[in-house]
Amino acid sequence: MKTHHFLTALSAPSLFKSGNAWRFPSPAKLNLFLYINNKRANGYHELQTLFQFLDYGDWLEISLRDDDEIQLTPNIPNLPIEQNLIYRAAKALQQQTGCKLGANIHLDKVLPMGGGIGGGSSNAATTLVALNYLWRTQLSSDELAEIGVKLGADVPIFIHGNASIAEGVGEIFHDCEPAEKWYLVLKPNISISTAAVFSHPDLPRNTPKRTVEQLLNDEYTNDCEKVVRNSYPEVEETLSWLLKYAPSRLTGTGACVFAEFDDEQSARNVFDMKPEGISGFVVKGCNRSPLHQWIEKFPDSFF
Ligand SMILES: C[C@@](CO)(OP(=O)(O)O)[C@H](O)COP(=O)(O)OP(=O)(O)OC[C@H]1O[C@@H](n2ccc(N)nc2=O)[C@H](O)[C@@H]1O
Ligand SMILES: Nc1ncnc2c1ncn2[C@@H]1O[C@H](COP(=O)(O)OP(=O)(O)O)[C@@H](O)[C@H]1O
Repeated sequence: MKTHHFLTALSAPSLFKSGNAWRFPSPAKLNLFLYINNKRANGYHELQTLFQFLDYGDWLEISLRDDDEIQLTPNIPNLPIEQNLIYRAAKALQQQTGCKLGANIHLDKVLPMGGGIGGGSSNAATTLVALNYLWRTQLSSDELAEIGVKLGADVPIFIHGNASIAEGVGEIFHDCEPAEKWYLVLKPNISISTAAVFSHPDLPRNTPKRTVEQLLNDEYTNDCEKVVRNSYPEVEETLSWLLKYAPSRLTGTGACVFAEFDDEQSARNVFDMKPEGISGFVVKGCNRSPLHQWIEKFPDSFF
């Protein structure tokens, strides 16, 4: 059984290993809300954002090597291996720990890139967590997150593994338990650069900071949404269409948008009507990352 919905696979533990290769999920995330509180002197923006994981994503299949080579297959078009976050994460872990082992890594990719659902960051986090286990390098999850944050702002949340409100530039986490809704996620046919959105002159940058309790009880919105809707007609069209059926928002800096539902069937009914040429998937939110649910079933401890 091969599925990119991980929690179904969790009931078949034989999937932990296939031949010599260990298998690890690399889930997506949504930003259920995202507020920009401030712009720091170094150009980075201070955020308050609610991360929840999705029961959907890529698989990494990893086998060990006796030499220190990192092999990655298949090639992602237009992305040299040295720039792939999986390769960079593996190299950074070797460098940090002095480990002399290597790995052959196969990436089974389904998550759209540049979509605001964190695929690249999640791949990096899964690589760090999995190799730290397979190489027995024994770093703590905080030490892994320290390596991860240098690769991308969202890597630490995927190592942390609990739905959280992140603050600062994403380094402070407050665990929380938002409703685990069903989502229809749609990807308009464009890729959006995070840097381009953060440098847009019309972006609101001074939303007042709120307490965790206030944030969870107020309406959820995304401060990037207006600028992205105005700049990318594809996002505007897709979001306007979704809003006819359910409460819907942008995730991260886009391009993906999501609508929320109380049950799977309602999400599937709207999925079945989606405009042609727009890809998407129906998925459940998870407050515990599927990666962590997966490794908790392994016989020995990961961190
Ligand atoms: C804002 C989020 C929310 O999840 O957007 P998405 O990427 O998921 O859409 C992420 O934290 C993004 O993470 P990531 O995509 O890794 O961003 P980075 O590579 O660290 O930063 C890309 C660029 O965006 C800007 N940037 C990013 C994060 C931040 N808090 N303030 C910023 O100003 C900076 O100009 C930076 O050079
Ligand atoms: N393993 C990887 N998977 C996806 N993207 C990667 C990977 N390694 C590097 N990247 C680069 O990171 C960029 C952002 O990827 P991703 O995390 O999927 O999007 P986002 O941050 O918008 O959610 C991609 O456009 C790609 O250039």
